[in-house]
Amino acid sequence: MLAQELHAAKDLRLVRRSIEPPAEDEVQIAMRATTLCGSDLHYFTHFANGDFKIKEPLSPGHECSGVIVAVGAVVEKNRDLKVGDRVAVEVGVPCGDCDRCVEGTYNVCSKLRFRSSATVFPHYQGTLQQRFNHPAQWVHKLPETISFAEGALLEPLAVAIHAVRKAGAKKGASCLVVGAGAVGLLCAAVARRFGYRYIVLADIVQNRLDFALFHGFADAAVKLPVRRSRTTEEGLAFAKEDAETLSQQNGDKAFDRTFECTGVESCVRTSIYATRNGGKILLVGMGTPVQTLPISAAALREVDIIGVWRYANCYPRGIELMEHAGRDGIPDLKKLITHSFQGLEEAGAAFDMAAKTCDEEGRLVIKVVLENAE
Ligand SMILES: NC(=O)c1ccc[n+]([C@@H]2O[C@H](COP(=O)([O-])OP(=O)(O)OC[C@H]3O[C@@H](n4cnc5c(N)ncnc54)[C@H](O)[C@@H]3O)[C@@H](O)[C@H]2O)c1
Ligand SMILES: OC[C@H](O)C(O)[C@@H](O)CO
Repeated sequence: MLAQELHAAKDLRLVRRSIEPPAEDEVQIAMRATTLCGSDLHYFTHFANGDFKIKEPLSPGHECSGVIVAVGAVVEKNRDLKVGDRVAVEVGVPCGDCDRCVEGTYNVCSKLRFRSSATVFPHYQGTLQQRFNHPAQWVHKLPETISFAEGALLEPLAVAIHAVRKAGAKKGASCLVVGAGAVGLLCAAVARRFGYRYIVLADIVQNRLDFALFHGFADAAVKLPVRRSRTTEEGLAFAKEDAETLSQQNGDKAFDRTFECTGVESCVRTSIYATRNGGKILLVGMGTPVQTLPISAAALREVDIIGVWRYANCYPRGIELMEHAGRDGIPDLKKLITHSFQGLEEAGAAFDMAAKTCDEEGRLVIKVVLENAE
């Protein structure tokens, strides 16, 4: 079978691989759709994602759906999954034995293997393959009403659900979402579904904000200036100023919850100042690993800064949400898939598109999907 493999930065090769039949607790999946994520793009462009460097050829892709084409003996006996089922793939496979797995927070299992990520070695190959075997426990049946592309989008949606669950706000809360990329927009959509009253989005790119407002992802949008500070003091002053501008959109009040979805240091600073006393900040974005932050402006006002790492037990809720997208107060999530490429051989072109803010015709690029018929 065919697979896309990264051998160096921008050196993507279509290779042939052999595939074994699935083990007794596995299913074999024919990949139908993979949406590309910023981390895939980082690996494609730099052969690394922050501190994680690729050590051997790696197939990118971890936002994936497909069709079951073979099942292992135990799976066959249990009859939960069968050949022909359409499924979304939860691509992180935890150890199942450690304390974190037992308590259900398997997303922070230290032995978790995550497809397409160079965090573990040997790497766990990503989903830009015609077929792959995966533990049956970590696939989720898709209803007919959810397309393969939407099925792939369940992965970043799971991140957003996890973040909003951790935020634990009461109905009627206000929230700020910094960063109107796919993850920020999904956080806004989930926040809306979970009963937030007022959602403000911030970004430095106007057309992302226009898109968000047009499709009902937010109640208000603020274009932040691109800040270049020469000193920490100046950077903190900018952050206070930006926080004030943002609070003006919330009746001059700081926000109950802030979802930081850029990872950019200046945005984390702004998030601290923009969150009310006793509020919470969810750090979803992954940016510079070491940052200079006004920590006492958080601690002395009991603003909790909460880490968010992937998701645990979020796919079932994601499927429910996806089924209602476009109605019941949930924005139409499939609008996030702005560009589609057909066939594994188009992966390079798909990555080139994912690297752009707008395509040649000036249309916004948010999520790029690579679909594969066989
Ligand atoms: N914690 C997790 O488990 C997890 C999972 C998935 C993604 N992520 C991270 O979430 C972040 C968002 O992912 P995405 O796919 O939406 O990325 P993206 O690149 O599509 O979106 C980022 C957005 O932030 C905006 N932005 C950049 N600099 C800004 C600034 N200074 N001020 C305001 N806005 C700014 C960009 O214009 C863009 O719209 C990334 O850092 C990604 O690595 C984290
Ligand atoms: O949703 C999962 C994330 O996209 C990945 O963990 C990635 O961003 C980090 O390698």
